[in-house]
Amino acid sequence: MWQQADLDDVISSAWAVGLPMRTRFRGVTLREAVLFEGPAGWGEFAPFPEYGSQEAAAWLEAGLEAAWTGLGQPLRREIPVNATMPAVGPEQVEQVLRRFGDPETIPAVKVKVAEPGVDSADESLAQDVARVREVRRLVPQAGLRVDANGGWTQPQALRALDALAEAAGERFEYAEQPVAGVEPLAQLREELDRHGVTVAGQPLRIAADEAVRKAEDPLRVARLGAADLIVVKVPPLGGVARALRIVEESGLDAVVSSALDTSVGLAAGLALATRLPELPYACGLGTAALLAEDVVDQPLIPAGGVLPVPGVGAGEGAARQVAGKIAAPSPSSARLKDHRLPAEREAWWKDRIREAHHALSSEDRWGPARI
Ligand SMILES: O=C(O)CCC(=O)C1=CC=C[C@@H](O)[C@@H]1C(=O)O
Ligand SMILES: [Mg+2]
Repeated sequence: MWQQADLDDVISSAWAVGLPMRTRFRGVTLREAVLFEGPAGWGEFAPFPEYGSQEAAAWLEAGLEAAWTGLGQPLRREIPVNATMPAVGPEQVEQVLRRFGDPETIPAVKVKVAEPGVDSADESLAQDVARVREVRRLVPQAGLRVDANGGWTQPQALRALDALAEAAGERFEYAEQPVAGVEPLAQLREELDRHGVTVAGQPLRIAADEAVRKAEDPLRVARLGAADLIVVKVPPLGGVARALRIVEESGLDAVVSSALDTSVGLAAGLALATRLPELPYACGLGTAALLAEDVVDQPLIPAGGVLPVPGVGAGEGAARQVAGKIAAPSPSSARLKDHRLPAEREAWWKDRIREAHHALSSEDRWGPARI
């Protein structure tokens, strides 16, 4: 529980770093994060700069869980991970794919679509289709998914998903947050059905991301039947334990995804993935491959389509048994120093921690109805 952590201890062990991205992703070119150490290991606090203190409080809760409570016991030793394709032109697709290991071993690719700032909806869709086609050409064995981050209107989503289902073919797994909100997702599912947008004869599956992680009530999606599956991210959901409960109560399939974390934060995502009873999809936890620098000497970059769960070894005797506790890798002090943010910016981050901590302490954040 986050109450075990003393705010002064958190602040005094905290390092604020800025890690350059290889490719711009969700508008980010320098990923900023705070790392701190507690009795159970290292934790991370990296809410995007535009988030307010209520939203940031969940991220702090997750970081404190990792550092003060620990990440728990594993069920699996390694996790299949998808490649994540930013909104790049087709000429860059191959180079990005290669960062996620041998392309032949990649189990799935998530392709960003509906990138903000493109001149027209027609132009945007043409670029998305070209990106998806190129991914399919290069990794025909991989599952494909698209993520629009709620960037389409209802009619745009219908049109785009029809075209993208055609471009992606039979291995199209799902569309993530095609429109914003919960009700609009539910409506879109009905519309897609009515218009017969299918994959291998089945209705195209819809995943909810922002509709879970930014919602007051993360279970509304499930209650309204707004999605076939949910994307779960440890930091915005307030930690591994809470994310596990949300998945269980939703009764839906879940895909664990990163929040563009450093390798320290990714360990918590791997903890969630290894603790889920079912893991029907490859997880979006390969994003250290999008960072040009990391805080640990051996970043969690996928190889052979999987990531190992850090700290977990083979059990003695039974070869298939997993043993040990999940442990985030420790940052190297040289890397923390190399990437440390200027003093003024670090002070800004420490203030954010204080504000997020205040938000955590001053509110009964997750009442029984909200988990
Ligand atoms: O799911 C993945 O493959 C990688 C993670 C990812 O796409 C995201 C991480 C962080 C911020 C988000 O904009 C984005 C997402 O929307 O899922
Ligand atoms: Mg998403």
